[in-house]
Amino acid sequence: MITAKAAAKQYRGRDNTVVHALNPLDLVIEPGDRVGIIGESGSGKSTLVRLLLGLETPSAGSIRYQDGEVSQLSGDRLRQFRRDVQLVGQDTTSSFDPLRSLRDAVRRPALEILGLTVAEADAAVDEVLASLAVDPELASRRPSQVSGGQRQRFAIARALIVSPRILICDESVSALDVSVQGAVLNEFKDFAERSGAGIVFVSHGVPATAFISDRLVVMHGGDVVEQGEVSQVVNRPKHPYTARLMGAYRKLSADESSAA
Ligand SMILES: Nc1ncnc2c1ncn2[C@@H]1O[C@H](COP(=O)(O)OP(=O)(O)OP(=O)(O)O)[C@@H](O)[C@H]1O
Repeated sequence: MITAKAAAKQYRGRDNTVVHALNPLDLVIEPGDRVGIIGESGSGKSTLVRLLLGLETPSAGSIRYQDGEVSQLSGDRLRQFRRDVQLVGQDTTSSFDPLRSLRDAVRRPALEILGLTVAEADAAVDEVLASLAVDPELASRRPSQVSGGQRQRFAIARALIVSPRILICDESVSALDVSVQGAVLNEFKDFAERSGAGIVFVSHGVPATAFISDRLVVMHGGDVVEQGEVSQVVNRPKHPYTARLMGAYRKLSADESSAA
């Protein structure tokens, strides 16, 4: 459904040097896939997300949605893309209008993308909030009047209300405390299982990414250094960078279980 073919992105650095943020990458994402993209800060993950969403144009290669180039979509096909592919980012505070209610934020895509009436959109808001076990009373508040975890659930509701076929989660649990992280990860999983949607889960954290994904793509310095099934990448990494990343993760897991 989304196909990256030799997609690459370069930026001009401060002193006019070329920054190779993403080296040519091939990736196919279908509904039902659960793909984890993992790598340390600066490895190119956010660049890839921006390309997948059509927010930036690749410097080389292509990113296609069905048979059209994502960054060139317009009209009905762009509307369909926005319905099919939704993002839950990390910084939910800045993605909400501080002066409007959370209900208003969740309702908006139902009005603008699905073309529902206000009454229909309100019913859809109530339904999606119930599916995420969110107290509907919170919806009348402004974004600053709820906790970070509650705000993140509204960001998820805003993405899920259009029933996307692919959900892109970019560091979407990283800012939450560990107990809330677990609940939100389960909500992503439930949604994918219920709807058959695909998830692209982008993070620098191994545990959350391994928990939610079937397939891992490991990035380092703008390159995909390894990809494969989660158990293979975690337990039998081939690339030295992956081995270091997974070694640190396994040590942490072992320390946690011996401390418990
Ligand atoms: N607009 C830009 N102009 C110049 N360089 C950029 C730009 N955006 C990203 N870069 C550079 O491209 C590289 C990859 O950045 P990117 O944000 O994709 O990494 P990341 O893995 O998402 O990191 P993080 O986890 O910290 O967000 C970095 O070296 C970054 O400094």
